[in-house]
Amino acid sequence: MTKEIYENPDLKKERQNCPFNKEEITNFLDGGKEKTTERRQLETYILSDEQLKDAVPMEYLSHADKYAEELRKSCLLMHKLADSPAGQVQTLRALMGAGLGSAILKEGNPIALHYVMFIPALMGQGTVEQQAKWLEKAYNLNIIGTYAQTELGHGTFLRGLETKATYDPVTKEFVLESPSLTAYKWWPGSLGKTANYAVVMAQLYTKGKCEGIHPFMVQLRDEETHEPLPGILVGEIGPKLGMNTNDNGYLGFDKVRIPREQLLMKHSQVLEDGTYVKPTNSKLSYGTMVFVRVVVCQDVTVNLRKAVTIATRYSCVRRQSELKPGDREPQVMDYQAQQHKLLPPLAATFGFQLAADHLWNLYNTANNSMEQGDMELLPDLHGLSCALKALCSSEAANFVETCRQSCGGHGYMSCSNFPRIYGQVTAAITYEGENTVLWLQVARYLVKTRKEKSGGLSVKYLIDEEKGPRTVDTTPEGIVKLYRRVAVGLVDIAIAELENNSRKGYAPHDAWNHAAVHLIKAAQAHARLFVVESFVDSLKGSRLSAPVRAILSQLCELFIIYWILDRSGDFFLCANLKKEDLLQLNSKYVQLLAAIRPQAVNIVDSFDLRDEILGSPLGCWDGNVYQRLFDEAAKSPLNQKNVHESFHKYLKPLLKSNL
Ligand SMILES: CCCCCCCC/C=C\CCCCCCC/C=C/C(=O)SCCNC(=O)CCNC(=O)[C@H](O)C(C)(C)COP(=O)(O)OP(=O)(O)OC[C@H]1O[C@@H](n2cnc3c(N)ncnc32)[C@H](O)[C@@H]1OP(=O)(O)O
Ligand SMILES: Cc1cc2nc3c(=O)[nH]c(=O)nc-3n(C[C@H](O)[C@H](O)[C@H](O)COP(=O)(O)OP(=O)(O)OC[C@H]3O[C@@H](n4cnc5c(N)ncnc54)[C@H](O)[C@@H]3O)c2cc1C
Repeated sequence: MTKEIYENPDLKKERQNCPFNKEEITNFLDGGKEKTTERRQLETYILSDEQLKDAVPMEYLSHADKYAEELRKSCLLMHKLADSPAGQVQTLRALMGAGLGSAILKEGNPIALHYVMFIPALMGQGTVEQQAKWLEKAYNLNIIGTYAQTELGHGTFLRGLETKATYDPVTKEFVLESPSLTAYKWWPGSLGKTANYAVVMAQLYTKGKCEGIHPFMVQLRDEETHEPLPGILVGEIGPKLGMNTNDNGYLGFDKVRIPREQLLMKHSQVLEDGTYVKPTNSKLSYGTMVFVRVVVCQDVTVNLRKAVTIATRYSCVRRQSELKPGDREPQVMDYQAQQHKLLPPLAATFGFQLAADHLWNLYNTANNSMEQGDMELLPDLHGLSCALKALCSSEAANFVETCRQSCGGHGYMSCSNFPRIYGQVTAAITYEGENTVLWLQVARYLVKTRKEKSGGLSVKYLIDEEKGPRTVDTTPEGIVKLYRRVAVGLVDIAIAELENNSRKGYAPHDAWNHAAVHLIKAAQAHARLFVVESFVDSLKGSRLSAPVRAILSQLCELFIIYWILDRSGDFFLCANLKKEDLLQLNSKYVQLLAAIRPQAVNIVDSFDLRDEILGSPLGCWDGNVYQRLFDEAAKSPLNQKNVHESFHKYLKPLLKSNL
């Protein structure tokens, strides 16, 4: 006898008569049918393992127990990975990021940094010989590493890092020192308790001269006992807003000697006599950060997909208030206000992914040419990776919070999974380059391009400005032109501000600081243009069935109009937008909300996120929200007895005290 599967009647209705093939969207997002099959196989393989399930929700464990539990699962996962059904890189991505991995390692993977930064640093910064020495050990997990750059006193300003690595030509060693408290490394993930090696960024001194920051391979702990090696002062920094089992740590050096060969020497070298050999580009040692900025764009997008799926399903199950007097309470999704909260982030998940895919392609192309010694694409890669990392993380964090609010009180429960998702996405605003700082890097590139009439592909529009009539065309292609005009216009306003500041007598750095508001706005407009252009162009260039193309085109239109309405001032200022145009866009926007609304559940279903990955009673496929919330409450330790012992200790005496 087959067991009948419960499905909330409202969700069942939402799923009836879907006009498009959900599987086609799933394949489109996965990058092909085979990729979907591989992903599903991997998910089934991992999620069917009982040992990877939690006995109690993580929230109820102590800080130390959470770490131990996540480490247990992380190590088990690595054992399973050895004979996993999918390809290595795809598997690692799934396990380290916001997808499958988050279903198992809810508070953060203690060995994530090993794969996300340590191995990439070895690959990007190590010579062939150095890779031969350490990469295999790293891949086999004989050693576990992290990336130790940020210090207590400096994260952003890399030239201000204090950790010193002084070359001693007599012993052919570097001596690592932390000259002050603020020189302690502070923040690296996995550093607190897990890693026994690190790529450490330190100021390189040789022949009495500082040559700037360089990467060094340093052993931190004994490979057998895991005790810190002499001169290594290491520990964990304590609880954070989220990602609490990533064991972010601190690290100090008291005259630690390492062989010369442990300077990662792919780009610059120190010869035995202490002679320094410069890299072809001084920023090549920043390459590991560029890689992570690129992958973070994809990761925050997966997190946003999770949040939107939870909020959308819940909003179709939840009934509240009265729409028509006397009628049954409507699904909250039927309120236009709710659609305005949820459909833009839903659409954004597609825009961000398509833009992140473009960036990933640029990363690979640029990396290949840099391997051949050609640095031409580096400025564009740096500009675009900063722009997209900053835009995707900040927008996703705002959208995740909107999704949480859209679920009312239940969205505030830990078990809704919104706090964790938010904790992860908002961290990406800060790590790998604080967003404001990255916006200013982007602005620097835009201003330079505009003034010098030279720059890479992503900023070509600042050089070859479009001529022709400046009418407002509200087709998607016409809207892209509006975004372009805004980006050019805001760059020009920022340049005018810089020139104005110079005329006032400001020195260049002061002129820059006093133009920061305009510079940041220009950088954001540039990033938005890139996402909008990627969204429109990718749909044009892809082979999709008519029904899938129709729904994705509606989402695209909704999204690109949403951003205009959100920042209409910029469009009035720079794109010749008139009141009538705005009103027309407004009515188009609300029409699109109504047109997309009936397919909202089908679209989030096509993300194909398993319940374990969503991790929320509000977002489960079956929509059995209330029963699941009750089941979660039953897990609270406070519900294990009717009367808690603290009643007798504290409350009863108070009740009896006649205050
Ligand atoms: C193999 C398996 C793969 C598995 C994948 C798994 C996928 C899972 C995905 C996600 C999981 C999430 C896990 C989370 C992990 C979080 C880990 C976090 C780590 C960190 O945070 S590490 C520390 C990061 N720190 C920073 O980012 C510091 C920020 N600061 C800087 O980058 C720089 O100091 C600066 C850019 C702010 C400025 O530098 P500087 O003062 O030296 O330079 P300027 O004078 O301003 O500019 C000079 C010149 O250089 C150019 N420049 C600057 N940076 C770069 C660069 N990176 N590349 C190229 N060029 C650069 C700049 O444009 C200037 O050029 P011009 O002179 O104008 O020509
Ligand atoms: C969850 C998490 C994980 C991390 N993992 C790692 C890791 O694995 N390895 C590692 O090395 N580091 C790691 N970090 C550190 C991270 O990279 C830094 O925190 C980040 O680069 C920001 O630097 P900061 O903390 O020094 O901020 P600060 O630079 O001190 O920023 C403080 C404020 O000053 C502003 N500001 C700073 N400079 C400028 C400027 N030039 N112009 C205008 N405004 C400015 C910023 O915008 C911000 O508002 C992690 C951080 C977090 C939160």
